[in-house]
Amino acid sequence: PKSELVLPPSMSFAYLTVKDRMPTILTKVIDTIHRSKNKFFEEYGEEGFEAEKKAISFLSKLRNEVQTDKPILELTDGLRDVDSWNQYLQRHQTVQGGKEAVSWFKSPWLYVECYMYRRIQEAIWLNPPINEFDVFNEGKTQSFFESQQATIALCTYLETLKKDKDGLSKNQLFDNFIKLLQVSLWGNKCDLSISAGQENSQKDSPIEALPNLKPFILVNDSDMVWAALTASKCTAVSGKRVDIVLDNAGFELVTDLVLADFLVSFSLASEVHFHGKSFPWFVSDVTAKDFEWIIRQTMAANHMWMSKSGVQWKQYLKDGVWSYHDHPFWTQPHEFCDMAVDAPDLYAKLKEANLVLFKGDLNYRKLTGDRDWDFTVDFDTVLRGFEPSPLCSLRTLKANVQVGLQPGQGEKLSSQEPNWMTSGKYAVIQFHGPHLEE
Ligand SMILES: O=P(O)(O)OC[C@@]1(O)O[C@H](CO)[C@@H](O)[C@@H]1O
Ligand SMILES: [Mn+2]
Repeated sequence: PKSELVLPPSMSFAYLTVKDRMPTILTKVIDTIHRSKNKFFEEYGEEGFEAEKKAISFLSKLRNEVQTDKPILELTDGLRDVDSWNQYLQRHQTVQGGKEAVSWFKSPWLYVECYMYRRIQEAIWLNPPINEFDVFNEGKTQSFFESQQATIALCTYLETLKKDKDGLSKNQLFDNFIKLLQVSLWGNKCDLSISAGQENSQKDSPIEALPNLKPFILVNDSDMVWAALTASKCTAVSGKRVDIVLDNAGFELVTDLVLADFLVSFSLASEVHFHGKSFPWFVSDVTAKDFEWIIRQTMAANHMWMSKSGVQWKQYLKDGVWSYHDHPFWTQPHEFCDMAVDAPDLYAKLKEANLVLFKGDLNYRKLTGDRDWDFTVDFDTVLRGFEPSPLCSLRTLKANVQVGLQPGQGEKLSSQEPNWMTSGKYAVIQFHGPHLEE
């Protein structure tokens, strides 16, 4: 594995992200706040004006730090995770031997990218009365509104299955599980309508799109996920619990809710615990507000099966069949192999689950420590002891780390499509768990 100190080669994806994409994201955040100035004034009067100005000056300073490779600074906003972040910074200062400051271009991409989103939160939090403003809200709600057709298709599909509940054979149950697992996987591309590059029309139904997308799944451990879910030991009186570590709001969240509804409706799980972020993160990640908003929106939909789904989802939350959690660990920079030490309470929680699904690319980078592993290293190896429960990553590739491939598979892809690891076109369903006896 790459040591923490390796400087990113000049054109690495990490380098381009820090050099170009992160400043661009900060510029968009500044623009969003600027465009909300009148709203702040209407809501808060003069204080709103002042807060908007101060937040923008905070973020402009942050952008300058990124662009000129300034040292990473301690956090000062007094939020509950400040100590954890500042200890992490000290850890890196020690690793880097104190000769050079920990800075944007000299420290691990995973760390500085997470740190940027935490500094955005600091800039907002320190400027009441706009300290609850979600700078990413627009994009998340837009993704939901743009995916209405696909959402209706999914809710209709699920309703049809439920109508025939008792008539479903074990094989049909398996087939539908596989389909909805893949719908949730591709939801991570945030846009299922991309029909895998083939020149056919935009599909309304995400289910119909699946056959076209299948060839782009590089690792498919679906059958092991099914085995973990249906293993007899899970039918203990306490029932089975599936945890979903969420990624993006909008359409991806719809696909996760539909999958969770399927699991409960067909008694594949008696409880689903959702894990979201405690503040706006990586532009599109789910916060509690996003979670509640999408349930409310679905309930209020003027399509019968969509609103029926929303009402059902609300009921699951009320009955405790579904629950939403947002532990601070998910918005810290730690690799998941650190969780047992840095967030033992969360690790203990995940151990209670029979299966944990990790959505998306950032979670994959944290599962693997974002190291420069060879493509053929086992997924089990890169987890480095992180195994609270049988787990599965549902990830579309958007960063240059990938393990568990067959010999030659990665090299072949690199020769055919140089950006196969970052285009979001390829995906994995990658499982790790105790090898169940057949
Ligand atoms: O976790 P997600 O939403 O699938 O992707 C997170 C992401 O957009 O952010 C990082 C690059 O900025 C990469 O990990 C990835 O591209
Ligand atoms: Mn995300």
